[in-house]
Amino acid sequence: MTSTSTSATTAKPATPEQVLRAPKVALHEHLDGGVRPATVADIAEQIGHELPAAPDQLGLWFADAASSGSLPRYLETFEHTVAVMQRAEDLARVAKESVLDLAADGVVYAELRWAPEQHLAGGLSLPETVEAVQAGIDEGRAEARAEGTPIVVGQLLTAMRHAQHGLEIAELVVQYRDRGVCGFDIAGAEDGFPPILHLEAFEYLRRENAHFTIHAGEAFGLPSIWQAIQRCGADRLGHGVRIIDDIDLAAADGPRLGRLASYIRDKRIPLEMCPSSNLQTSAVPNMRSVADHPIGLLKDLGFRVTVNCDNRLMSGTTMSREMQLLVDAFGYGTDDLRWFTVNAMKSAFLPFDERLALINDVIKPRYAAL
Ligand SMILES: O=c1[nH]cnc2c1ncn2[C@H]1C[C@H](O)[C@@H](CO)O1
Ligand SMILES: [Zn+2]
Repeated sequence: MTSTSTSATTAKPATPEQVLRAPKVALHEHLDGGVRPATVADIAEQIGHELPAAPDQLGLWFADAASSGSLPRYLETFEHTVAVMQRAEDLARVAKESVLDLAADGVVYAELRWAPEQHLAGGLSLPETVEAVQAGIDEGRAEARAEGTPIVVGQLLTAMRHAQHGLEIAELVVQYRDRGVCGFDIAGAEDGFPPILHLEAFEYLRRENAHFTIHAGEAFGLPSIWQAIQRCGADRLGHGVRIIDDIDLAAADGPRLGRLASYIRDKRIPLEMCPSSNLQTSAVPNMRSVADHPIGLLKDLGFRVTVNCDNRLMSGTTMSREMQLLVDAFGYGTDDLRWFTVNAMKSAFLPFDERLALINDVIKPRYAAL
């Protein structure tokens, strides 16, 4: 058992300008959770999809409807973003705009996840959906580069945990791994749908030397995390916030880690933490603000913590805003933000040499110049 005591490693909290200018890495970003409200409204009008709010109220509606304190209710709001992402041109548009929005926010590397099986209602095949999203990513990257905000972006293909398409989507990941797809994920309601339901997909991916993350420890506790790591072999954990259930905070000599928490820390398993999203779904009991989020404790204990938005639309957030919330809650300085960012870059599903190049040639020099 080890305990560390610091919160922020530097005395001075980062300024809002530094936060905005800082290079960022977004590992946990849902493509269908980051659609611009104006784009939802525009496409909905074109296809005749009825929306629950007027265009100028839509952003507020999503943030409000997603803040019920329950993950299943949070997920219901995706009905409206998924509905406007059924044609190839709309998938491409949403992907392109996401890339541009992330790049404008200082994100230099992003993995965009989405579930191809939810985008077949317009008659597209699974490969066609992936190619449409890739076309949008390519366009967005080219435009961002021309604007002086270059960004590297990969697709993570998600299988919905309540459905039975895990293996098919895993095969799609392998089919497209040299054409923009960097990994696999499962998402959706966690309670009642344990990771093990998709074991066949995970075993296939491991045989194929492919990478995957699993949403676990968000709306269910330690058994979900244990399965994701020990039965399924996840490279990273989506959220993983409930790992605090395996840390005894009342121990006399400081926080005491249980076996699973120790394993995750010792193996440097990345935690894709999403503070605002976790507040909205009440992922942790008695959490009233970001200051109550376990991210501060987990950072102090040396877990490989990363900072993410999850869903920019549903949380009305950006990477800069999530970073700023942490600065306000924990007094983090630029060294702390750099630590999160380097952690994320180390954990990316990108070849090692490319990760290293982004850390040494982009992230570190740009932090040094803040
Ligand atoms: O935080 C989440 N937990 C579980 N599932 C999620 C979360 N955010 C989005 N999703 C679901 C809804 C989307 O339609 C799907 C694919 O991005 O993933
Ligand atoms: Zn998520």
